[in-house]
This record gives sequence, structure tokens and C-alpha cells, in this order.
Amino acid sequence: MAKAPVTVTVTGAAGQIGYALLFRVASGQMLGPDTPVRLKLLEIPQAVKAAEGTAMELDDCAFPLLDGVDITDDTNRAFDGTSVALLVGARPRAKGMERGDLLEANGGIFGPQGTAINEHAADDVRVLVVGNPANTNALIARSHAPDVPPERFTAMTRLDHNRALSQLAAKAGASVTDIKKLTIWGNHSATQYPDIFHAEIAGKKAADVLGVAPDGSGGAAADDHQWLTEEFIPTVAKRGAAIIEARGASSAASAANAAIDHVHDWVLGTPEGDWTSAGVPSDGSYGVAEGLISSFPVVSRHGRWEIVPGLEINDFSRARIDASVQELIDERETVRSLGLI
Ligand SMILES: NC(=O)C1=CN([C@@H]2O[C@H](COP(=O)(O)OP(=O)(O)OC[C@H]3O[C@@H](n4cnc5c(N)ncnc54)[C@H](O)[C@@H]3O)[C@@H](O)[C@H]2O)C=CC1
Ligand SMILES: O=C([O-])CC(=O)C(=O)O
Repeated sequence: MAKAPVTVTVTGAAGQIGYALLFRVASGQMLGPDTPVRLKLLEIPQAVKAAEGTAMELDDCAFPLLDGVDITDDTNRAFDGTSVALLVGARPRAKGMERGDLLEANGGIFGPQGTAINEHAADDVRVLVVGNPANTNALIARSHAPDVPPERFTAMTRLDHNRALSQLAAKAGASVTDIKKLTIWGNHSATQYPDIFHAEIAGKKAADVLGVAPDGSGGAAADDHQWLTEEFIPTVAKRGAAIIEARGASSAASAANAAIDHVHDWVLGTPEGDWTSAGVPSDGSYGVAEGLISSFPVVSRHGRWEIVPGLEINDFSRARIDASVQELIDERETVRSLGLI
């Protein structure tokens, strides 16, 4: 028997990421080749026409799995019956705006969207926040949805994870498929910590392959600790800014790709013997303050993210995880003081 269509809501549908994302969702790359999708596109009134143009192109693809497209500027209607909510639309940082201003502007978007999800979404709703600052926007949305299990609100760090995979593979002369158990910890910001100390390259410990010792004492090659601290970590953490510099616009296709990967793995499971990274509500694991939406090593089993337990954290990693988590604590304090959570 054919499966029932799954309702997927995309906010900011007329934006750059929306344009790169919708066609892949409609083609079945996110939920699998046997799951029809019904799309709901939310935009601000000025961008509804552009979203209609995208919907015309979706029609023109004649995707067999696309069961319908609904375009609206009404938040309640956009989340009616939704099972997958991709919160992409956000207020971009304008010139002269402080981080607090940005958080406040986004509170005006993610608070009402959380409320609408609480009231109108399907019982199995899963939420992925892409719009920046993604972790704290997810926290704001979640705090407005008391009837939705908290673990259904997640923030995207899969793009950072994929960037780290690619950088590590290039350094090791390996394929990305040879690399397992890489982790992004903390915030989707320049403080994030891409951790290679549990990673494996073709079954061997990445730190051994690369001669990187956690205390900087060197290994096979003295330069490799420097590669970790001065190349790998900053390249991954500042990749978004480097793309903006090069392209004149922020990452769009790679961000859409990461959103597809995140939801695909959440719904359909992560492969055995590996894990990925996602911003999920902390249960206090690894000393991360409970309730923060922080990036962790995660697997998905039976449709739920689980934080990978029991990893040993060396002092090098500890300091970097703590710094990124502190930034999340500070953002939480700011939105609390603004009455947004
Ligand atoms: N977590 C991550 O790894 C990444 C996050 N991002 C973030 O994703 C967000 C979107 O990026 P782009 O698509 O490139 O931006 P964009 O500016 O091209 O598109 C954003 C769209 O959101 C819409 N929008 C604004 N407020 C809205 C609201 N209240 N409801 C519905 N739609 C609304 C705008 O009209 C616009 O069409 C940005 O915040 C960006 O910083 C981008 C790359 C990676
Ligand atoms: O900084 C931005 O707006 C884009 C972003 O999050 C990224 O590419 O990681």
C-alpha cells in the first residue's frame, strides 16, 4: 500500500537555502524514495510571490512524490499538520546590529513559530532550526512549545560536521567515507569545536594517523598539532564566513544538503559503527548545562537522536567544549533577560 504523504513545512522558502532545499525534499532525498511529501511554504508577505515562482518550478519538475504545495504568510496555517518543520527563514544580521539585537529580532520570529508548532503541528513533529543563531533560535522555539517533547527541537550543525569530514579527508589523503566518529561540539558559531580525538580514518585513530597529540607534544610530524589548532579547527569554524567572502552570499546549497542529511538520518537512522553531529537538548551529558541546545556526537535509533555516551574528553577538548558551551549559556541569558524564553 502506498504510504500517506508527510507534511513538511519550510520557512524562508523563497530564500537561497529554500531554493536549494525544496527540490531535494520533493524528489524524495530527505524522507526516502517511497514517502510522498506535501510541502507548506511560509514566507513574509513581500516574498510570497517569489515563493509562488518556486512552486511553479516544483510543478514543472513533475516529481512523482510531491503531493501538493501550499504557500502562505500565515504561521498557523504553515504548521498545520506538519511532521517535519525546517525553520530556515531568519532575520539576517544588519550593519551595526549587536548580537543581542539579532537575538531579539529572531525572538519575534521563532517564538510565534514555536507557539504555532505547539498548537497546530502533528504529534510526531520534528523541528530542525537552520536560521541563525540556530541553537538559540531553537531554544526560543522550544520554550514556546510546552506540549511538544523537547527533544523534537534541534539545531543544524551537520554542515559543520560535513565541512570537518571533508577537511580531514583532504589532509589524510583519504575518502570522506573512510572517516568515522568525528564530532562537532557546542554552538553553530566560530566557537564550535570540531573534535578529531575519537575519529577514525580507515579504522585507525585519526590522531595517530596524523601524529596529533592532545597536549601538543607532537607525534610523527611536529607540525601536525599546529595543523589542528591553526588550520583544521579555524577552517571548519570559520568556513561560513569564508564562503560569504568568496561567494558574496552565505552557504546555500551546502546548507540545504546538510538539512537533508540531518532529517534523513533522524527519521531513517544513522549507520552502525559511526555517528554524526546535531544540536540537541542537553541532558547534562559531558558537563553541558541541561536544556541548552548544543551540538553533540549523536546516533539516531528508532527515530530519536541519542547522545553517544561515555567518550573520554581530554583537556584540549574540554577547554574548547567549555568555551562554546559558555557562549550558549550567555545567549540563553540574553534571551531570558529579553523575556524571549
Ligand atoms: N545552521 C547552519 O549551518 C546555517 C545557517 N544559515 C542561516 O540560514 C538562514 C537562511 O539563509 P538564506 O536562505 O541564505 O537567507 P535568505 O535571506 O536568502 O532567505 C531567508 C528567507 O527567509 C524569509 N523570512 C524572513 N523572516 C521570515 C519569517 N518570519 N517567516 C518566514 N520567512 C521569513 C525571507 O523573506 C527570505 O526569503 C540565515 O539565518 C543563515 O544565517 C545559513 C547557512 C548555514
Ligand atoms: O554565517 C552564516 O550566515 C552562514 C552559516 O551559518 C554557515 O555557513 O555556517
